[in-house]
Order: sequence, then structure tokens, then C-alpha cells
Amino acid sequence: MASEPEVIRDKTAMRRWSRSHRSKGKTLAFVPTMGFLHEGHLALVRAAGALADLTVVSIYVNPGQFAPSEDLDAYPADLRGDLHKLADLGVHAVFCPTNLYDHGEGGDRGDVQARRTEGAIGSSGPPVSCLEAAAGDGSGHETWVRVEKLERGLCGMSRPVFFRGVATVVAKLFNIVEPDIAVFGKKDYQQWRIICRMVHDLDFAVKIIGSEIVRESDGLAMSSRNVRLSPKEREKALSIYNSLSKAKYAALHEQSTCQELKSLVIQLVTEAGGRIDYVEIVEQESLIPVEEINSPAVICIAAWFGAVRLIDNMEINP
Ligand SMILES: Nc1ncnc2c1ncn2[C@@H]1O[C@H](COP(=O)(O)OP(=O)(O)OP(=O)(O)O)[C@@H](O)[C@H]1O
Ligand SMILES: CC(C)(CO)[C@@H](O)C(=O)[O-]
Ligand code: BAL
Repeated sequence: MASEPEVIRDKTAMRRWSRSHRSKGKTLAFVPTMGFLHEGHLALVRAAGALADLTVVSIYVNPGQFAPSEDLDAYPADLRGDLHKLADLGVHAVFCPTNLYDHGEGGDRGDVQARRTEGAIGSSGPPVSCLEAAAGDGSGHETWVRVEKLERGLCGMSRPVFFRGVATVVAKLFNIVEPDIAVFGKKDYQQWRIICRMVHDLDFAVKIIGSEIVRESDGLAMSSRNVRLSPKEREKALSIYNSLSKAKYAALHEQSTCQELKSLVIQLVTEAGGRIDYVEIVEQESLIPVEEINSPAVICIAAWFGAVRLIDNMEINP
């Protein structure tokens, strides 16, 4: 049985841990997560373990990437279960920060009531995150990293504070953990591309690895949010994978146009009872929408099943 990972809650202690190992010549691989770990996360952890001497996993549900109207409060958690899973994989440290943002008394998940308060900063201006809403007057944190073009489309359309929050928290985590390598899942395709771009543009000394999507045996992409689907919704949600698979086949074998492919996915998911947020076919790196697939593209979808919004994608390499 592997030894328990060290659980580190303080950001200064995390940096100290990293630096003490790095000063002895150890390399460090890092997997940032929001916890409630499933096989998708564990695949990233295994990949990380194979690439460096030591593996660090962070578990942190970041209020800076959720809008007050989103599901921060409903996000599932099971720290004890997560730590067991990570111990089995021989992870060396788990960073569960309690002081990542210095924004006062509410702790990092903030004050729920304040988050819901109408008239919190920005209510008539630009959209705000739960982090700012909890602080009320916006004090404590005011620096944001934005990857301006890549954050605009796809999930950025319906989650306007999301990628600003992700890029910022990942930059903070990189500065604290100081890893050599970090592993992200391609399930969150736009997020992975945004992190690659941020690392390139801001000269972070971190190599980013994109890890393939891990699916349930019937094809549904693993996601922490799947646990919130009712059995009926879980069945309907399979239409995402089925429709993406059909669209990919049609793209490769039937020369369908992107408009036809998108219509096919929208029709199949809608008929199954899902509510489409977006279906888009974009270039793999720039995420610019394409009309025909004659170079590497990816078909991306977000759809609601009841109160749960799921995302998925499939790369198409003609
Ligand atoms: N099925 C999966 N296959 C590969 N990587 C995954 C999968 N699910 C999550 N990941 C990756 O794990 C990392 C942490 O993601 P996160 O903790 O948000 O989990 P999640 O399952 O994506 O949760 P949710 O989508 O419900 O927020 C991200 O890099 C994400 O892309
Ligand atoms: C990268 C991340 C840990 C940042 O909070 C999160 O967006 C996630 O889990 O995908
Ligand atoms: N994996 C994405 C995190 C989020 O939806 O907030």
C-alpha cells in the first residue's frame, strides 16, 4: 500500500515543499483539479506520475471562475475519498488551499449570502465572479489573467467570467507549486488550449500536457457533475457522445458540411431531451469556427440535462 500524500493547505507551505524537493534535483508534475475525483482525473494523475519524480495534485473549487448564477454551491466534494484514491496512485502532495485569495473572513469559497446579494459590485457593469461578489467591495483580489481571443467563443459565451477565473487561478497555482509539467484533460478542450496559450504568452516554465478524454463504458465523458444527473437524465446525456460519434463519422466518410454536422448533433441531443448551449466546429488550436473540415478540427458541445450543464468534444483529423 502506497504512503499517504502530504496534505498541504497553506500556499507558503506548498511553495516551501516544492522548492525543498526541487533544490534536491527532483522534477515535479502537477494536476490541478476541483476534486470529487473520477477515473478521468486519475488518468491525468497517472500520466503525471510517469513524467516526473514527484506528483502534486491540487483540489480547489475556485470561486473566481463561477458566476453567482452558476453551480458553485452544488459542486460535489469528497475530500476523504479523493485522498484515498490519490494515495493509491502514489501521489506525493495534495494542495487543498484555504488561503489562495486574500479576501477576508469568508474563506476561499466565500460567503454564500454575499454571493447572492443583488447589487454586489458589477451588477450593472461587467459580469463578476463569486470571488468578487463575496468580497462585496471587490477588495482583496484585483489582478486577472485573460487570454483574450481564445476565451471569447464556446464556453466563454455562456460563462463570461469562467476563463478569466481559470487562467488566473492556474497562474497562481503555477506560481505557488512551481511544477515542471502540468497535465490537463482534453474534455475541457478550450480550457486546455487557453492554458497552453497563457503559458506560451507569459513565459511560464511549465510544459503543458493534454490528456485524452476518459469515458464511461457507454461513452459518456466522465465528469464530476455527472453525479448530479438523475438516472433518466444520465440516459439522455448519452446523446452527446452518440451524436458526436455520428457527426465525426459523417465528417470523415460523407463529406458533410459543418452546418450539416452541427444540425445533426443539435437534432439528436434535442430529441433526446437535452437543451443545447452551443455546438461548434472549430480549428483545434485557434478555436476559430470552420465551415469545412479540411484540416484538424474539433466539434465541441455544451448541453443542459435538467440542472446540469455538460461539455464534450471530439477531434476530427481528416
Ligand atoms: N473525462 C475526463 N477525461 C480527461 N480529463 C478529464 C475528464 N474529466 C475531467 N478531466 C480533467 O480533469 C481536470 C480537472 O477537472 P475538474 O476537476 O473540473 O473535473 P470535471 O470532471 O471536469 O468536473 P466538471 O466538468 O464537472 O467541472 C481538468 O483538466 C479536466 O479537463
Ligand atoms: C483547471 C481548474 C482546476 C482551475 O480551477 C478547473 O477549471 C478544472 O478542474 O478544470
Ligand atoms: N472542469 C471545468 C471546471 C468548471 O466547470 O468550473
